[in-house]
Amino acid sequence: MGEFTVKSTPQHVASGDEISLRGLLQAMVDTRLIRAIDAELPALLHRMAPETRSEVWLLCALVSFQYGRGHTCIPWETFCKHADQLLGIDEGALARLSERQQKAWRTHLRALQEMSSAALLESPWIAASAGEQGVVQEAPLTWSQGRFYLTRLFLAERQVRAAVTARLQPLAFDSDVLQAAIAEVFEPDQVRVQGVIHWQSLACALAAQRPFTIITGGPGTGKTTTVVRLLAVLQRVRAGQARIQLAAPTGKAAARLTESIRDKIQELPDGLGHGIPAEVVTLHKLLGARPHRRAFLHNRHNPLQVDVVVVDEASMIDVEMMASLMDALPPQAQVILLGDKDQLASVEAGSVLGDFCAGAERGGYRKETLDLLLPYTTGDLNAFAGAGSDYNQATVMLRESHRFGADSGIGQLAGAINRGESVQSDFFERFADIQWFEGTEALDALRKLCVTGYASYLKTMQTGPIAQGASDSADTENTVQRQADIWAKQVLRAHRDFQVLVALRTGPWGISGLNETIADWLNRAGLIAQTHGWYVGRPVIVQRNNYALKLMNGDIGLTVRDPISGSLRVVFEQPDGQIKWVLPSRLADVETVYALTVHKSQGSEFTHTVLVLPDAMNPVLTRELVYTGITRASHQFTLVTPEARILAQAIQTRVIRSSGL
Ligand SMILES: Nc1ncnc2c1ncn2[C@@H]1O[C@H](COP(=O)(O)OP(=O)(O)OP(=O)(O)O)[C@@H](O)[C@H]1O
Repeated sequence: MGEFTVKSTPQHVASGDEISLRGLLQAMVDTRLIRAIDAELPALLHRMAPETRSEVWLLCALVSFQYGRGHTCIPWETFCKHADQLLGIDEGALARLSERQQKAWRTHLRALQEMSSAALLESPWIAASAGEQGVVQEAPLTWSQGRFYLTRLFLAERQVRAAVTARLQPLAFDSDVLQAAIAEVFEPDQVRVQGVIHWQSLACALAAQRPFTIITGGPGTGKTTTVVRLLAVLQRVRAGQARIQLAAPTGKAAARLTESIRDKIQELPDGLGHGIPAEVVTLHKLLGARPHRRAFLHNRHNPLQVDVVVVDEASMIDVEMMASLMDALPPQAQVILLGDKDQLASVEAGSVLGDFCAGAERGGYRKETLDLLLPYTTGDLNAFAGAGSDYNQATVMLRESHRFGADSGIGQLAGAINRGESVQSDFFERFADIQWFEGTEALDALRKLCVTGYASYLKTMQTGPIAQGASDSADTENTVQRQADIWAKQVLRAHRDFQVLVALRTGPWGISGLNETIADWLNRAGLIAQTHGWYVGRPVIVQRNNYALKLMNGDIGLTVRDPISGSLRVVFEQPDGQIKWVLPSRLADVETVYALTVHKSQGSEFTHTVLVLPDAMNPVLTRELVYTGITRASHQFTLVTPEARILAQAIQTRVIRSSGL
């Protein structure tokens, strides 16, 4: 907190044994209970508009703190009754403060809880929202529908709501034309089984008729398959004229989807792939992100030239990104979101897909939605009728996994965890594709897994490119580069065979500890020559968007010896499949990634995924985290837990994010 002169300080000043609020907030920053910005924000606002009530200072710090934890707002009633639970600052966490500081926290918190919202609204820092349309007063905090927001977040939520509401009216369609188009892309014997609801074709039917649709489903339920067929349907009913854009929140997800969409287009009946783009771009690229600028190039004043936008891996979209996307779309553009609602939400604030999909299992279809669906199924939709939210009317949930059948441990385990069932070791013994190492055997098992698992790409790397003949020198140069690219791609693909995922950043079972430990194991096994600095085989993850190099936060590259120059390079696969060769010295914000956080793994898939949970409970260990970790595995999943009980505790802990969507 910088030095400054204040006209007046909060009423609650240190006197005798008491601790001032500012002193307390600083102590909470020092003990990492809150972020420095949370304590600085009220001090900064005070300079611009003096506020003397300590309760408002605390409220401001806590709204900021909750934003940092992914919540868009503080629901006031819940806060007044269950602040500890809402904030996650319980007795255990408070133990980091001295007894006097803990007492001061309790006193300040109680004083805030006892304030009425009306009294808080007297502060120059807080404006009451003027509803869904009205102009928001220029105050840093907003009060709306019983919640306190940072105004920026309130505006983002309001914009998302407004854009979705504006897209609730169905589009006019000739149902015969739509039915014919759907029949063309789906195998008729699948869709028309009497009395069976074929959710994939219903998703197409709903999405073709609605300007805004959500298609959600677990791993392998056919989201990508469905969306490619849907796009073929849309082109059919729009005479091939629809301008379609495909996007994903991260570069990794965009790259993976580009690959699977290309395959799925090939599977379409002849001629139906026309007009479906094969490239998936990042949302940042779609919206026109610019270096050092918060605002995107595209917005309501400079909208995207599109008719249909599909965003996959939508669980990773935060509320501000969603608002920016909706702002950049022309009013008539159709929006289709795809994603698994049960996965972890974005690291940033909001859980847009989760909020949209609340109640999606039940369907909750009102009559007007049933009317849109019934012509397209012979199944009985009565069980899915109801009085669901507006979002429910725009949502179809795919319910059958085509990748993981009844004999798949990965599918069964993901389902059980999702339902909150307690899973014991005998569960793992029933299936060949899942295993669990726990307790004292955990560390040694992990070592063996890593040495075998990471040997795959490290050995592919050692073979080097395969030389093929070329006719002249220019041709030779191109051929050598092409061979190097093919080899780099093989190495990068082999790297996806195996990945260790962790929950935490710090500690021996977090990123920092395990990266060192695994490097040491691989070094001892003779697979890498050194464990620090740049060396052949070092996998790295980009930590911050690098617009100059066109590398995005979360991109993973591998350090190889460039077969042409003989020096070290880091290779990355771009979303369009091209290989980028980067000098290590140009990569400032990267970190070794033998262990990857589950958060950063979203949108990626690995043949064999190993999820390592730490030996003590931590607030980030949740059901959603475990589920997301398991569903990154395509063929083999291994759980490693030095403390078996942590799994059960994590499954019982849910991510609940406050939002007003
Ligand atoms: N109706 C279907 N009948 C048979 N196989 C299907 C059907 N739909 C999808 N599949 C197959 O199931 C597998 C998973 O499909 P897809 O990749 O579309 O699912 P997804 O939900 O996008 O998966 P994820 O997001 O987990 O990668 C693919 O091999 C696909 O060909």
